[in-house]
Amino acid sequence: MPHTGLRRRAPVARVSVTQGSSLTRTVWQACEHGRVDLAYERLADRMHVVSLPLVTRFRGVDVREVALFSGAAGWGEWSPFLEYGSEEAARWLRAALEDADLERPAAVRDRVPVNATLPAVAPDAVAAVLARYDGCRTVKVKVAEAGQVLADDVARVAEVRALLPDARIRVDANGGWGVDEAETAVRALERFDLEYVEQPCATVPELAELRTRLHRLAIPIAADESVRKAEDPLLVARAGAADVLVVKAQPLGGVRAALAIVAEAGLPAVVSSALDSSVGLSMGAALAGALPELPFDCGLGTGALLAADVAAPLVPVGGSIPVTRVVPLEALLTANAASPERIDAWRARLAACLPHL
Ligand SMILES: O=C(O)CCC(=O)c1ccccc1C(=O)O
Ligand SMILES: [Mg+2]
Repeated sequence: MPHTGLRRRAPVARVSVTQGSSLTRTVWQACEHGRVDLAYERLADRMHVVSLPLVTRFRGVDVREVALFSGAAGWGEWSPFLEYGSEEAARWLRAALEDADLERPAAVRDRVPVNATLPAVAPDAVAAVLARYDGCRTVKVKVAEAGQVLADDVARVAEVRALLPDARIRVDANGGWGVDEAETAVRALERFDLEYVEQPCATVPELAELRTRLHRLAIPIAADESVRKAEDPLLVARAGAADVLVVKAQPLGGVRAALAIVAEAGLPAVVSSALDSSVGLSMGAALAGALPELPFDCGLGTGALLAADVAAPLVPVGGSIPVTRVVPLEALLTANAASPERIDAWRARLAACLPHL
């Protein structure tokens, strides 16, 4: 694990934080002062819903539905997964409206190095997926997929290591392992030299227990769902249950909220996408661009998994993406427009989320 420099990092000290930082509140007060218009009719009018096919199945879907809002500052993406309820989806909506209506925080870099994201495909499909990520030196491999076994994960990671002997390899289990299973899996995958293991187990106590057990292996743990789906996104840091935070702008309620969480957590952060269109990826790039420190390649290369997009795709070139606004092309919004039934479904979703803002 030569790349992360995390071995010597002491476990995070207790950080005292209250739910919802003052920074987040300050930003969201912009709504109350009329800078973000929350009237349903006007929001529905400026919402464009598209349906973007994927090049390979990911998270159990072949098509990604995404809603986009135009606003005073640019375009914002609202793309909570279809199974999410209104309360959770409302946080994603906050992020979209903030990004559309308010200027983005100042960036300290103009490009963001990104990782290749490899879905849980068979070994013989690995090379073709990786070929879509130009110049990426880091690969995140999905593991612990439902319906697969550890041998599938080992074969997939082995194939990546064989193809890219110098790559940094991280794995993401999306909370799919219990503690014992995770320990067994990490020991089986360790020989491929892992940068870190992302969300190996579902809960914070499990992550903490695994972290203790993995200490001797010196493989860091990154928390993703324990940040973005948690009632308190800082709990995992306070509990000393992770070495790295994965932060996503939409689920955390926006770029500013995510910046505040990283600052308060005091852990290194990796910015990642939620399989966004290029508009959402540009919001992720704005977050990554504004972070004072960016020690890891970010999971913002997923534009390469889309077979269609709303603009010239924000895909990795030379292993990085630019920090820039993305403006959808009218022709692509039209060509990829969702069906009238699906647009109605997203309008209903919008109406259901507004009371939760
Ligand atoms: O982090 C990456 O490499 C890409 C983004 C990614 O993996 C992802 C995309 C959509 C939903 C969940 C996840 C995840 O990190 O678990
Ligand atoms: Mg993840």
